[in-house]
Amino acid sequence: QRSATLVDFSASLGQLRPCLTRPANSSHIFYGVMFDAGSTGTRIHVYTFIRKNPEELPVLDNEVFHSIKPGLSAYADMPEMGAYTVSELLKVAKNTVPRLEWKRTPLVLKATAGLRLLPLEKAKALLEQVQDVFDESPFYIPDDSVSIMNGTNEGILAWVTVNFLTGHLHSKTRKTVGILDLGGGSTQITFLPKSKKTIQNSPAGYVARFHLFNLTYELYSHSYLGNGLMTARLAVLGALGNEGLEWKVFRSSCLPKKFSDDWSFGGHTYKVSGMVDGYAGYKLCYQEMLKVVKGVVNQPHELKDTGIFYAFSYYYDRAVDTGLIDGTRGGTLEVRDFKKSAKEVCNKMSKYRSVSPFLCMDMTYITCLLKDGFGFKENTLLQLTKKVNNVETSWALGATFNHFRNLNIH
Ligand SMILES: Nc1ccn([C@@H]2O[C@H](COP(=O)(O)OP(=O)(O)O)[C@@H](O)[C@H]2O)c(=O)n1
Repeated sequence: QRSATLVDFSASLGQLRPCLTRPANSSHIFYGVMFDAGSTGTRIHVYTFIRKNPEELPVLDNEVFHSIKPGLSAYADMPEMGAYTVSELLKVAKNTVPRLEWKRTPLVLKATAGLRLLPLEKAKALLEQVQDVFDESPFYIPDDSVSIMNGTNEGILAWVTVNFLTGHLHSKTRKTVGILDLGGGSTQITFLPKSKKTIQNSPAGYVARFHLFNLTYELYSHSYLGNGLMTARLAVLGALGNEGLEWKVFRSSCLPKKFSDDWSFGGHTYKVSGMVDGYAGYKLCYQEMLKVVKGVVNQPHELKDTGIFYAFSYYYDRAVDTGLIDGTRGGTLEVRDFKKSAKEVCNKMSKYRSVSPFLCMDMTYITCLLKDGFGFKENTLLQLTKKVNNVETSWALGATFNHFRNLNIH
């Protein structure tokens, strides 16, 4: 049975367009606040919208963005401290939204892979503490304002954000772009298939139906929990599920041979090291990575002719770290550029060690995920993007739309 995730944006996004100019007259301005509680950090997005007149739908004017590290899951055993980090970020909202608007400005937090991976009671305790912070704040707290988002919606809402910001949702052509999001704990792929075969051959739950302007889009969308960049590090080191084995050293040929250190993720610390008496390098590392990806990641029937994919989050960060793209402007790459760069970094580990001892591991994982995971061709174009019109490419904007109109996700 295929899932029918239904996101009904009927008519509501029509005139929500990115807009860079301030209104000249006394147009009505209103705000939305979305927290992204990710596995590696917590972020706040404060969006300013303008409604020109009551009949018209609003335009997006501006975003204020702030982030802190580590994420909520690092506070699994001290939930009040986790909630404190949220209350610190809340100051950004108070400084951005005028006091008179506080009580009608919705405050929402959605947690992703970090909390999905925690034992349920620990995740619940964190969310309850955050709920208390929200309840004590002067903002408008909708029902279900603090929650763990499901992975499919994470992918769909990032797709909505990117296609909205790039103007694809407004054009009649139905041309859209796919998205690739690589977080710390999970990774998402979402695109609009051209061929019916892709839909028919998709595993159960990989197709999401979604309405927009009375049109139905059937998206291919999946979130792989445990295949984020940080959890992939754990998996390749054999440390996934071995949390708390403090005496054990986890080794991989993806790390510099003489490297040895403590590494923390999700509230646990691991001893990690290279193969002191063994070998390191791209080929061996890639072989290790195949075990993390093969049989786990589905290859959609069609990825050959789907047009361009927008890639962000860790895809972007690592492309910057290796000099593939400029840190502020981003750029267009081919899948093979990641492979070339991974080879260079892995075969000259000492040269890149100062950037990060994990750079070979990360670049090889990205290459392996794209090629042997999703099955992209070497010449598929990836648009590496952090911001479009000064707005973050993330699911957060798509998720904020939900709170202004009757955009129900079932
Ligand atoms: N608005 C955002 C959100 C995340 N990110 C990046 O996304 C990566 C990690 O995502 P995450 O911690 O939310 O991971 P998940 O919990 O989604 O797996 C980091 O590289 C962040 O810097 C970003 O660049 N901009």
